[in-house]
Amino acid sequence: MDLADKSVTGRIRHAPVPTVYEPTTLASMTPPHPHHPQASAGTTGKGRPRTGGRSHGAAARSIEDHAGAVADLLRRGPWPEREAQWIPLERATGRVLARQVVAEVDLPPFTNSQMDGYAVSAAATAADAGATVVLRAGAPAPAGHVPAQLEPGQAVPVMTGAPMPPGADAVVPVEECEPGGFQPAGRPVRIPAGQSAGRFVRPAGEDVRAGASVLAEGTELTAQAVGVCASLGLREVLVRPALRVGILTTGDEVVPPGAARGPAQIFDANAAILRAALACAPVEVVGSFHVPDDDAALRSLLRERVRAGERAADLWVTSGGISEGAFEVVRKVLSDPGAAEFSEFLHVAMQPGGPQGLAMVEGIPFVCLPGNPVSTWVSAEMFLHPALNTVLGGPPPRVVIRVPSADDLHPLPGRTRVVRAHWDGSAVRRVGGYGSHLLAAAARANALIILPPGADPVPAGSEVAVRLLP
Ligand SMILES: Nc1nc2c(c(=O)[nH]1)N[C@H]1C(S)=C(S)[C@@H](COP(=O)(O)OP(=O)(O)OC[C@H]3O[C@@H](n4cnc5c(N)ncnc54)[C@H](O)[C@@H]3O)O[C@H]1N2
Ligand code: MOO
Repeated sequence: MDLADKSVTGRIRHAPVPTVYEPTTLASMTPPHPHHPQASAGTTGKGRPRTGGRSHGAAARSIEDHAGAVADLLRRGPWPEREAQWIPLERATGRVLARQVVAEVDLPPFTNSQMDGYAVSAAATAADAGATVVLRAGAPAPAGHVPAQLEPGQAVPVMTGAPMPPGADAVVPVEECEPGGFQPAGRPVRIPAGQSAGRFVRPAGEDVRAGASVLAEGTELTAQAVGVCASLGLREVLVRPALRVGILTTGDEVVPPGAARGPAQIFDANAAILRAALACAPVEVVGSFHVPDDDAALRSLLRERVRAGERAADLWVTSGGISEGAFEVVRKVLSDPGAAEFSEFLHVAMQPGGPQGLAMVEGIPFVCLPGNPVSTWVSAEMFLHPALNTVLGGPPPRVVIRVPSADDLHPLPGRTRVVRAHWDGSAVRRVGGYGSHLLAAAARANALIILPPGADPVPAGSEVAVRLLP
């Protein structure tokens, strides 16, 4: 690839994206090679990391501590200051209530039948002798209609969900009566004797009493929760603001899926991974961007987008460019106190996902994940997911179970291994190898085995902690 090709790489853009790289800017950047470490230092006019650079030799941070640090960073960003918003119920799934929901009506709103059957007065079915009593069918009471009064000696055909006829206090399923099937009005119906009052009757207010708090503030709006809001007649709910997220991928080698790909290039997996990983949370992805390994390009993106007013993100999630290479664009730029008021690039005692970074740029948090696709995904799962749960109130925490592993497992000294696995309800099996590039194998996983540090293999049959994925 020559320099002209490289300038094309520099214009990779993922939609939606503003114009970040002007060809003229690129042309002026290309000589000297922008990836040469010296050229890079020359471009910035500053040397290697000053603030928050890699803490070489420092002990690796624990997974829990780093998840906590991500949550703390989020809390210090603009999101907690954003106002709650009213949104239509049909767009509320996955959002989190900013205010409790108080019922204005009873649920059920009226006493109704739980079965298709005959509404009767239980007292009228008392019998001195015999197993049945004979009543006369009344006019049917369908759902959605106000029924007539139950007359003495009557059994009123009542449908599931129909209001109970006044005077009736029990429902006898039609299949328990004779003859089978509903009888025309006036015809005799044989009903099993001794019905108890309340049988198959759903009293008004049994589920919810008008005036009661039905859903607490902070409740994630699941299918059931939006269902109960709808049952209460609500068309809108007041929810916590969605977290506005900017996604940033990096690397000269990365091109968008389907774009022309050079012989040393790969398609971008991480933008898709991050977008999907965030989809379970009350998050709005406000832009997905890509920069090559070019400090000036990232600086220019930060200048244009971090304070982009209405379009600004509350959080940036980046992938790649943070480890020990010569062209680590994210680490180099964000380690500059002129670009970021806070940054730290460190190792977490976890594999995959060891290299990690955090930064604050003009008050906006940056969570910097490692570039290997499995590392990006596992990092999002282990750090972003819990932080979103802690700070935003959703998505719900993952379930962790302890079950025997079907395979031998190979821990690492000093680092927790996050092993891609498949849980079928009775056994957990490892899928694919341990490498952080093995994304196709990871796609078969529905669980992660959290394997603590260790020196010796863990034999099959040993109990392991398994984090279940949705
Ligand atoms: N000397 C050292 N080298 C490396 C270390 C280390 O500790 N010392 N750590 C390794 C580990 S572990 C990881 S993970 C990676 C993390 O590196 P970066 O975050 O700087 O990521 P890159 O170098 O930019 O990329 C790593 C890898 O991932 C591919 N990649 C990057 N972006 C994408 C994307 N959007 N879609 C698909 N694939 C992507 C990239 O081509 C590289 O293969 O560092 C190790 N090295
Ligand atoms: O820690 Mo890296 O994330 O193994 O690939």
